[in-house]
Amino acid sequence: MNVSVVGSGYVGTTVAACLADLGHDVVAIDIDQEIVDTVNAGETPIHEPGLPELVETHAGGRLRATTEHDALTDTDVTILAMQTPSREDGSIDLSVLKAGTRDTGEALAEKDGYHLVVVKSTVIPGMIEAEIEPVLEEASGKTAGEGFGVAVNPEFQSQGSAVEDFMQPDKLVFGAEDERAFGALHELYNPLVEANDGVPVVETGQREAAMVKYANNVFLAGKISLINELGNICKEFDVDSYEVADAIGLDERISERFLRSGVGWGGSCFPKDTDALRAAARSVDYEPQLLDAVVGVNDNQPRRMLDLLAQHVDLAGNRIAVLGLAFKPGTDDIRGSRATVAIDGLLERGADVAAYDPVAADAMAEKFPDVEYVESAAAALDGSNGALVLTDWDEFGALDDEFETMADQVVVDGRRIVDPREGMTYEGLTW
Ligand SMILES: NC(=O)C1=CN([C@@H]2O[C@H](COP(=O)(O)OP(=O)(O)OC[C@H]3O[C@@H](n4cnc5c(N)ncnc54)[C@H](O)[C@@H]3O)[C@@H](O)[C@H]2O)C=CC1
Ligand SMILES: O=C(O)[C@H]1O[C@H](OP(=O)(O)OP(=O)(O)OC[C@H]2O[C@@H](n3ccc(=O)[nH]c3=O)[C@H](O)[C@@H]2O)[C@H](O)[C@@H](O)[C@@H]1O
Repeated sequence: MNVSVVGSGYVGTTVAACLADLGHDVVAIDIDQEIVDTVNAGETPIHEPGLPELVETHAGGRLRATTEHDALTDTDVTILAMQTPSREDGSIDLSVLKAGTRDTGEALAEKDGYHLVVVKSTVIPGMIEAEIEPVLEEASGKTAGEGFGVAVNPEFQSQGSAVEDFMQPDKLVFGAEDERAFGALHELYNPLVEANDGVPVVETGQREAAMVKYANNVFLAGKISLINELGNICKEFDVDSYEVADAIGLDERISERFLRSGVGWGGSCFPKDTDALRAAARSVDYEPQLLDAVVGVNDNQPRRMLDLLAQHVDLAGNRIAVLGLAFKPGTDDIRGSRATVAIDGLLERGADVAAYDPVAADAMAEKFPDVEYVESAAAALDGSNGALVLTDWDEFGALDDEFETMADQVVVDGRRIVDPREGMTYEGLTW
């Protein structure tokens, strides 16, 4: 199939490269010239394991990039993968997606024959009919369901394992209102379904598909907040919450995944999607009490880390090592990272921060230019009066003698990654 992907960010680039690898001819369309040049040079605009190999293999062949939306007229399917960020009140800001949808619609005006527009961006149920389809109709001069189809196809890939998640999905969710749209989606995903024998394909309505995406994310965020609350209580009772989690995870109804307690969840989507669903609920006069608590527990975890550290070290005027800036290992993304909250709190309390991350320091330097960024965990620890561990990069688990160079060996671990040792004052956040 000939496929266009509008928006070549974290999701769009991965989807475009994977679909090219599955045998489709793909054009990635982005307004950012630098991204387009990078992809066409066979390189990746983002840090994502496995992606460089795919882009290098297919760029110039089955994968190309352009800033021209007209390129989509040569394709059968257009996937919209633009950002849907939060507004101040938590609701989603559709302006970028709508502008890109207009560009898409204008190009569609020139297209002969049926075309499927697939919304992969995360949007609240109802917004497709109310805000996206009308823009496509107006810009293209065509009618949805006739001149073109619209489908919702949420993406469940995680950063750091996006390629693997796309190529070996737990499920595919197709939301559409007519058979032609379902047919085109089946054709698009056929190579993936063939490669993943038995992968469930859920066919449902547009609204349900949109809600599945939010439900999936808030359920996982809620699971982590629940284990964090249990973990906080465990800590007070001198109970190792990881032993408790290992045991309850054996119950298949609970499952062992997403039971790692600590400093909490960040990222580009858990915070945005929980906020968006809370705002959507309030817009229809429903008070989302449990979702509010899920966010409340998460907001508190970095504060609890600072309080624990402050029990052992005077933060004002002392050097504190911050190990890990990315919101999770395997990515350079700092959106919603717990480290941003922790650094904010440390600076507020007058600490001198020495921060280290293997790939995310440049991004954090844009946010906190006055913090000292160092080249290794060892350099961050050297002379420090305390350390906070905020991302579970494997290399932090391998640290050993490096702790001996600290002025005061006080480590508060928010990810259960450091091995406590003799001479170290070690505090686990939830154990
Ligand atoms: N980041 C993730 O792992 C996941 C994100 N999502 C959802 O997917 C959507 C995209 O997220 P990300 O990839 O993280 O966003 P992103 O911000 O990394 O990428 C969006 C891209 O769209 C481009 N763009 C903006 N306007 C455009 C236009 N008019 N024409 C062409 N390109 C345009 C931007 O330049 C940018 O490169 C969001 O709705 C997000 O909630 C869903 C699953 C996973
Ligand atoms: O919509 C999205 O963008 C994506 O959001 C998450 O993926 P992602 O945010 O990339 O990463 P996760 O592995 O889910 O981790 C999110 C946060 O939860 C934290 N986490 C995760 C698991 C756990 O047990 N404990 C825990 O604190 C991580 O450290 C991280 O800060 C979902 O897992 C994806 O399915 C979804 O597609």
